[in-house]
Amino acid sequence: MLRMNTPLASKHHGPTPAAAAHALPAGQGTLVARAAVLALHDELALAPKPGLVSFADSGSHDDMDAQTFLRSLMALRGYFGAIHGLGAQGAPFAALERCGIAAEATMLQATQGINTHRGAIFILGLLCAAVGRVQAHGGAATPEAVRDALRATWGAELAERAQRTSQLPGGVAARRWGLRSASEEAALAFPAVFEVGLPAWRQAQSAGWSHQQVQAQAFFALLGQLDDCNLAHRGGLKGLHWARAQAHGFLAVGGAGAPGWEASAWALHRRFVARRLSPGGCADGLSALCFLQRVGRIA
Ligand SMILES: CC(C)(COP(=O)(O)OP(=O)(O)OC[C@H]1O[C@@H](n2cnc3c(N)ncnc32)[C@H](O[C@H]2O[C@H](COP(=O)(O)OP(=O)(O)OP(=O)(O)O)[C@@H](O)[C@H]2O)[C@@H]1O)[C@@H](O)C(=O)NCCC(=O)NCCS
Ligand SMILES: Nc1ncnc2[nH]cnc12
Repeated sequence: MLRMNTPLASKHHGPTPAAAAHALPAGQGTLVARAAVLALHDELALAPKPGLVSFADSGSHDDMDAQTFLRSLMALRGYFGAIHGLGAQGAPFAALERCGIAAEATMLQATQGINTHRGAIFILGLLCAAVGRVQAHGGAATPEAVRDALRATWGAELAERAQRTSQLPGGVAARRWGLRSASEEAALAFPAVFEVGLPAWRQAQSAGWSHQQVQAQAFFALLGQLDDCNLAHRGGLKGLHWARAQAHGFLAVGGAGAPGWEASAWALHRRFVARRLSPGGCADGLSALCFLQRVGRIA
């Protein structure tokens, strides 16, 4: 069941690590890690995607391209398997965080210091852990079950973490303009992903749209709503509001279901690049949706 913006509240709980680990079928972690890596690839491959890197071009970025992202996502495979295992054991958030910090170091080594996937390490890492938790209890990893497990297992710790003062660019931008930071999104169990992106994805899918259209529609829905701190970091509040207005305009005339939508989205891409705007938080939200879709197919 989806709840509107309910803060995560319950305390860390669950079976003992050993008992939960036994409940997981062999190879489950490998499948989930593969789903996470493929989801990062899905996100990279989607084009047009305003301001962002794809195989077509580097968008608003002059320090990275699709090859940088490929190196990064390949390097993260071990991380996703490891955090899934920790999740299955019901490990405390501090253990997940250590695993995430090590993954950031792995990413930076693979990209020679470029931040490709810091946000994705956080959101996809938490989702892998939540999937592990669901599977350890013998459940199916539906989006609703994954969200509930995230809330129930690490809710209180994520809410506590969101109180810390971040010195990273996104956290600084969130504080300066009163936006909801990545950490706050996590403390609410990612409402933009589950309450905005997921319904848009499902609606487009039921309408029989192509996979590219479904992904693009979900991406633009996120762009219209998420407090994307990368947009604010680069373009201030004005940049964030401008980007949102472009998304609303695109969706109002039929979104990715309208005739000629691709040409409109490419035109928007060029306008984002001219302003050097990059919605990195929305890119991470799209990866999360691609992951949920892929992981839902694993028995
Ligand atoms: C837990 C963190 C994610 C906390 O992040 P914080 O908010 O403190 O600051 P940032 O790391 O700067 O920003 C968060 C990243 O999350 C994405 N994001 C932005 N807005 C949101 C949002 N509202 N909700 C969810 N996610 C959001 C975004 O990531 C993507 O963009 C990055 C690329 O940006 P780019 O502009 O190219 O690169 P920069 O070098 O940052 O700037 P330029 O100079 O080039 O302009 C890319 O990473 C995408 O994934 C935000 O970047 C986490 O970062 C954190 O706390 N890390 C510390 C270590 C840790 O604890 N890690 C383990 C956690 S389990
Ligand atoms: N494709 C992409 N381009 C730029 N920043 C990103 N952050 C995550 N994915 C991204």
